[in-house]
Amino acid sequence: MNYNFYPGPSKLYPQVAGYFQEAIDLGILERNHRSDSFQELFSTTKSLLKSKLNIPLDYEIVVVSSATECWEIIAQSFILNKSYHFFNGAFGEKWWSYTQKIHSSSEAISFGLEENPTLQSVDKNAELLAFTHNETSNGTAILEQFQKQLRTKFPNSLIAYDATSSMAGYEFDWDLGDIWYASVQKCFGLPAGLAVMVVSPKALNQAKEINENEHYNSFNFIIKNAQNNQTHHTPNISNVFLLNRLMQNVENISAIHQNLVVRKDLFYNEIQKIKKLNSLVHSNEFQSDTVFCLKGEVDVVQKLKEEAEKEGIILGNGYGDLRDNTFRIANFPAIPNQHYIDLINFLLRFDKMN
Ligand SMILES: O=C(O)C(=O)[C@H](O)COP(=O)(O)O
Ligand SMILES: N[C@@H](CCC(=O)O)C(=O)O
Repeated sequence: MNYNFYPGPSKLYPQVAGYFQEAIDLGILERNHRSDSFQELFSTTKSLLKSKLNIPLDYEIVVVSSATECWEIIAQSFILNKSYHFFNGAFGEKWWSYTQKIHSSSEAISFGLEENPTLQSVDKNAELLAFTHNETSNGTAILEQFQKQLRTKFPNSLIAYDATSSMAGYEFDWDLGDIWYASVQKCFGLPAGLAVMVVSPKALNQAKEINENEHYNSFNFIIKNAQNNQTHHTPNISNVFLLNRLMQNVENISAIHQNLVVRKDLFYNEIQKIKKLNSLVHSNEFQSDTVFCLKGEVDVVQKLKEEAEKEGIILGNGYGDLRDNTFRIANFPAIPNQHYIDLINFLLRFDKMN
């Protein structure tokens, strides 16, 4: 059997092959992206996303090519002078460092793996506060309780969440953020090459006021196209189609998230029995529901990955500074429940035999 727990690109939903064939049969992949057929496809895809992910009706949805592009779009179009970036891992830090190339005074505020970000030094009228909702590199997530406090404390600021490895897995309270984005090769269980950006009316206004129009992907240009159910460049039509069919067929996000939490609890309970591995993050509340990060001696992690590969199990490598002494396991919706039971059994076996 093939098991894939890599946190991106990750396991595809098994229906993807059929959806792809359907796209070819319908001829949509050969149609111009300003045609009625594409506009209809994009419009229904946005409605389906809103209904399955419980996105507020007054939020806008645009599609771009990747989460990395979203870092650039936000820096270009939503920030006039400076933003504040809070991070405890590699992807949050990268977002800050790309932003800094455009706005050199943007600030970085790092925090520990098992703590909430610190807000003391932040200007109460900050333009934009940037958080990585789910840090794929270390398997931590921002607490919803913290998100609520943040919204109350900074009523005038835009709040942006990198939800690359949590959107379509977590049930969000969308009102707690103004810009949320993700690429589809994670919890959406689709091939890479498309990102979804969800934007509040407040963020739309801020982009309008800043009025940045210097780039092909200036947000004001993107949104003008999206409001006509078009895109600013020729989009990844196949991925838009796959997203459409997927959203027609998946359960509501509330049920999807609940199942991921059940799997997470089962996983961490069983992992406690393993002597050679520990969770990188100990406190359940800071552990991500969608990416698990386990730690061990470098040689143990290496051997484990080799043994796993022999059994047809792909584990996620550690990322950045954590590359050698950790590995990651995606808890994404497209992966069947049975695969976690098989994975746990493999890990218990490995622990006994080594
Ligand atoms: O987890 C993450 O975050 C990532 O893997 C990347 O930032 C994904 O971004 P794109 O490759 O879609 O730009
Ligand atoms: N997109 C990631 C890889 C995904 C991951 O390992 O989390 C990168 O830039 O390297």
